[in-house]
Amino acid sequence: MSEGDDVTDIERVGVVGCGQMGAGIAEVCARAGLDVMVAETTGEALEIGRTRLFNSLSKAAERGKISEEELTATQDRLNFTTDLGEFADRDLVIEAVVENEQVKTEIFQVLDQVVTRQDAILASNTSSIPLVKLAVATSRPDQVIGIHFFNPAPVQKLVELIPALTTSEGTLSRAQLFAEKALGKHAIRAQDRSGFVVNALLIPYLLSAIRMFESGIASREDIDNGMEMGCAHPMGPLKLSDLIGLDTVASVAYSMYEEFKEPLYAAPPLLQRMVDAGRLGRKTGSGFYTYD
Ligand SMILES: CC(=O)CC(=O)SCCNC(=O)CCNC(=O)[C@H](O)C(C)(C)COP(=O)(O)OP(=O)(O)OC[C@H]1O[C@@H](n2cnc3c(N)ncnc32)[C@H](O)[C@@H]1OP(=O)(O)O
Repeated sequence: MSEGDDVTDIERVGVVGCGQMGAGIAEVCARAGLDVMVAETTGEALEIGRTRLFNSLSKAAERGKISEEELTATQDRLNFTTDLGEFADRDLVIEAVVENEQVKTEIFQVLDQVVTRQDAILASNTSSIPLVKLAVATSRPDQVIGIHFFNPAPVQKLVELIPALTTSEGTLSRAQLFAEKALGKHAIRAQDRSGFVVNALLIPYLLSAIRMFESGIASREDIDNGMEMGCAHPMGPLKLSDLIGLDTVASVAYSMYEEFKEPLYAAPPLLQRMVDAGRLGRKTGSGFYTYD
């Protein structure tokens, strides 16, 4: 390694989507001192996202994790737009929209048109959609990679790096430097197989807990207490499903089932019914539990 090889060259980041994950990723990047541009589809969605992000920053300040000066400086590093055209000068764009292949593909096609920097990295926070499909939707498949964060992004130390078959070694090492040096995360690498490392292990466990609840073997509280108190998990599987979002759990399970056709990845009917009912967990105020 020559001198400077361990310094990230990424200073301007774009985040597409300001939902739960997008807002968390934007917060992590802005707190790391990077210039961040966040995009949403409508002014209303942008306002909701901005409020979510600024509330989270204010909480961090209240808890003494950042000073009042850092709060102001971090807010100043965050810019918001409904126009992806403003991503022209970004060194790295992280797409963090719904787990829907068509929606993500269309965003990658647009990013390919609007991001003018020749060496920009186009990344997806997808949990399960094949990165190669997003890569080949662009004219620069060597610069597309998965950078997968965990919820809540400001808290969880891990990111998964997922190169597609087309991703260059240079893109992978720049993404790793970004994750580790700029953000201070721990990066693990996984092949482009649905679920990568963490969800390949986590999703079957969450689905098993939902099946257990659905079949009446135990109450939701006893299932969650079982794993919290029996195995020292920070939250039980039903609470965790509510945190991730039941629509996301179902979408990831669907992609994994499509890929492997293994029954352990098949979403139980109760999960699908709850998604159909709009009970998506914390973000809608009700899932396995209800929230204020
Ligand atoms: C589906 C996918 O593709 C990938 C995924 O995301 S899988 C999901 C991965 N996430 C998990 O497994 C979450 C497991 N749960 C946890 O880690 C913890 O329960 C939790 C961090 C969510 C909450 O922890 P807790 O101890 O119950 O609550 P709380 O005391 O409020 O928070 C603990 C710390 O996290 C911080 N925190 C909690 N939620 C936060 C948020 N949304 N944003 C920023 N910080 C947050 C708190 O400020 C607190 O920090 P300090 O201890 O430094 O003060």
